[in-house]
Amino acid sequence: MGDGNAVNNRGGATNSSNSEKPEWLQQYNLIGKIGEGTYGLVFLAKTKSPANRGKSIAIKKFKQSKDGDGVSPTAIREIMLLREISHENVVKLVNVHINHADMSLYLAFDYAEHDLYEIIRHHRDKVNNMINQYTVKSLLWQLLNGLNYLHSNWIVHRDLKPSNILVMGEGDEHGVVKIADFGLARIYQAPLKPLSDNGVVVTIWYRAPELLLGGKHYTSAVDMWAVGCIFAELLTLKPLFQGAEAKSTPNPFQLDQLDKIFKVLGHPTLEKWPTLASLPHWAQDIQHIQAHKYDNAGLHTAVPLSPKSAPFDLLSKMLEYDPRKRITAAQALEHEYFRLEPLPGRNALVPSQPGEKVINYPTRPVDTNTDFEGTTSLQPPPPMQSGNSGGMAGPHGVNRSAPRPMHMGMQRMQPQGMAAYNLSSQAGMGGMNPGIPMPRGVPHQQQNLRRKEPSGMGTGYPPQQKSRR
Ligand SMILES: Nc1ncnc2c1ncn2[C@@H]1O[C@H](COP(=O)(O)OP(=O)(O)OP(=O)(O)O)[C@@H](O)[C@H]1O
Repeated sequence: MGDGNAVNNRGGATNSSNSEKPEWLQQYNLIGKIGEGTYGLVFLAKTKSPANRGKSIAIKKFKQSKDGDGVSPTAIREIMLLREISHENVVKLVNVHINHADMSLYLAFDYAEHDLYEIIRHHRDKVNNMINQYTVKSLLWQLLNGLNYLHSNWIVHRDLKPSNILVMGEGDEHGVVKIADFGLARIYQAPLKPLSDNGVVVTIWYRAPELLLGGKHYTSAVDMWAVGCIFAELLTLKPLFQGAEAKSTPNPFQLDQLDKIFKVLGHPTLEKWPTLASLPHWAQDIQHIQAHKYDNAGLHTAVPLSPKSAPFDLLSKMLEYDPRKRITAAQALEHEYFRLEPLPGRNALVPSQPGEKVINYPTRPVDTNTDFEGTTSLQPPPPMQSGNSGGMAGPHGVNRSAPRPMHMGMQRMQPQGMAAYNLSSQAGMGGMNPGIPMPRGVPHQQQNLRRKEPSGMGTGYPPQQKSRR
């Protein structure tokens, strides 16, 4: 664990001088906090080692469980297995660190500048236009490609949602999708049981009906349901099934979420889904679930697709009620949709047509005043070491014109800096090969690049408070 697989046994991480930092942390420059999820905080750091100097890393710090029982040996075993996972469309776990002083766990991942939550939000709230067909198809293809790899390795994600689907920023991997947070749900018994209430809302919008009806088995089909919801959201920029979450008990029956699903897809029937009868809430909640009559509005009312089109066919197969009949990731990759123009490509973020405008997605806001303990200080961030900043004056390019509604220290990385950071990190990914679609079923190293990189990226938008991701 950590560099050289040594388990570090020193004190807690701080944002102060090097001598007080645990040894593993000294290999990074901590830049600031970039997010907060159910299980802890996510930080942006840069590596200091000469081989990878300035490479961006996302460090996820896991909270202690409420009983303070630290990281169990089972969790450690699971995490070590995740280090073996390697695929272009799955975010790389580069290091695992345990602070034995407080038994806190830190996972270091390759950093991705964007995620689908932000990309969708940008189209919906900022540029006010749809995501182009090529981008939707490329994002979906890569998501399925990564998921197919995870499922082939018996890893069910369990918590797929737009914020867990990352997209690389500028560099050799620009526009490449990376699935994040895989395998962690099992370790932490999520998504049904967050460790503690930190105000982050656990979304139920992507949860499969068999789980909502009380099913206990997480099969790969639950991920495919989530992919269907995400596919629809990419097409409409709105969550497909936006149920209000019940919070009365630790794991309450989410009736409203089911109601939202049934309103679009109609009532599930035993004829179409024979094992429905064995699901606890179907049997117990006859009054709410079985007695309510739903008119089958139809999926076509919720998405702008012709019911006879290939994307509609694929989407309906992902949103099949019976998990045993739901399309698998491997089958979805073979679907006709991906054989029709525009063909999916490796860089999902390039324009779909020659001459079409490049969309400059905002870079992640960075809260430079929060240290690894999650403590907010008002100290200015430490200066970046020379060579890391790509010519920027500050540590990560302060967007001075942007208001900061979220945290005093929230700042955005400037794109010209990111280009420099990415240079050293993406060796061996091959050169650009515009115009060649991604072949199906070949290892990622052999996949060709499809289009040219856009010529530049602009500045971002001010960060906004997010309660639901
Ligand atoms: N490798 C990474 N590179 C860049 N950003 C990341 C990385 N991993 C996670 N993030 C971002 O950090 C933020 C918090 O992520 P995290 O996974 O902790 O929570 P979440 O996905 O928002 O919610 P939950 O923990 O409930 O699944 C999100 O914006 C996410 O996109």
